[in-house]
Amino acid sequence: MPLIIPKTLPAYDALYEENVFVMHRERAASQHIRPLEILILNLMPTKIATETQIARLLANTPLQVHMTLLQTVSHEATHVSAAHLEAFYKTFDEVKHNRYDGMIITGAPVETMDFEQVDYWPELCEIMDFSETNVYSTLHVCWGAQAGLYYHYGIRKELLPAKMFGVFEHRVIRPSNPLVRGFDEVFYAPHSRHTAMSREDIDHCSALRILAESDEAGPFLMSTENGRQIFVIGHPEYDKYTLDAEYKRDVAKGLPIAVPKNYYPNDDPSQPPLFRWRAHAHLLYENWLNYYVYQNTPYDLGEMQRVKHSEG
Ligand SMILES: CC(=O)SCCNC(=O)CCNC(=O)[C@H](O)C(C)(C)COP(=O)(O)OP(=O)(O)OC[C@H]1O[C@@H](n2cnc3c(N)ncnc32)[C@H](O)[C@@H]1OP(=O)(O)O
Ligand SMILES: N[C@@H](CCO)C(=O)O
Repeated sequence: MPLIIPKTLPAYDALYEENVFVMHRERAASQHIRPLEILILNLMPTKIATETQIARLLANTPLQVHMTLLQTVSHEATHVSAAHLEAFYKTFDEVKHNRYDGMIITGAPVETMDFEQVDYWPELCEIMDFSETNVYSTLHVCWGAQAGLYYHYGIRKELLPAKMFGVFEHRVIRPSNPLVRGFDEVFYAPHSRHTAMSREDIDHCSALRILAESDEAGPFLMSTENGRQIFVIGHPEYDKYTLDAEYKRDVAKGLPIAVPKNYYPNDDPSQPPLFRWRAHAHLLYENWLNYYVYQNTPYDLGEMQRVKHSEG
């Protein structure tokens, strides 16, 4: 009879750590080490800034990571040069027969449109279907998370009365989950979106677990039990001045925008912002790479199996 240790006991952590150590040692001894293949679908208009933000988070780990940048061909980007895309990005046709240990689907400033109105929606649906067969674990960010929750589970998007904009307190709901290992009980993360996902739909979705949430900003981090679909409703990857740039852009465009909350000291945009979410952004991406991707992905990516959503 295997020893069943309830995941709430500290002994579980010790046993988990010991097993992970043994696994690493055996893998290292057999040199079963290869770079993790991570595909990044970059939907942000500020593509170069987003590439840098994500690369910085993926690089801060002893694991070797090989990043592949993916663009959509059904939308012509206007905020980055065609030469940059040609030089550094793949198209889905170029990668759709490959397999990846992880994929990241970024946010996009299209949240006020219906998903079906977004010109790359059909292509994105193909890529999200690809995540079930050719990717071990997919991390969806902000609008990418809203799109994934809608596509995979039919969870509805709702327009907010005002942009959820600023840096909000979050608390860990499932401390034993490896994705939040090392998190403080209360931590900060930035949000920048005009929409939220139906809490009623989320609570009725048996495949999803809420791992962290905010009283003000709602569910922040959700995952299926096996960690193959992960949803981050927020922008932990943002740099110190990303919200500042969005705020000044929207003011310049005459959009109805309030000062981002809890970001500038005394909410004074003339002061340098407080960068209070960086540590947990690094932890989130490192935990994802270490405990969800590296620990579980098959050494031979050809063994990737399709996971039915009912298995969550
Ligand atoms: C409740 C409210 O007040 S909603 C107020 C308006 N807010 C929104 O619509 C959500 C946030 N979006 C925005 O405000 C604007 O898109 C901004 C300010 C972010 C950027 O505006 P602009 O610089 O003029 O760019 P534009 O709006 O044309 O497109 C920005 C990006 O959105 C995306 N986008 C816009 N329209 C589409 C579309 N039909 N399909 C797919 N992507 C689109 C693209 O990524 C585009 O950048 P890219 O072409 O370089 O890829
Ligand atoms: N909210 C961001 C886009 C990604 O969420 C913006 O206002 O540009």
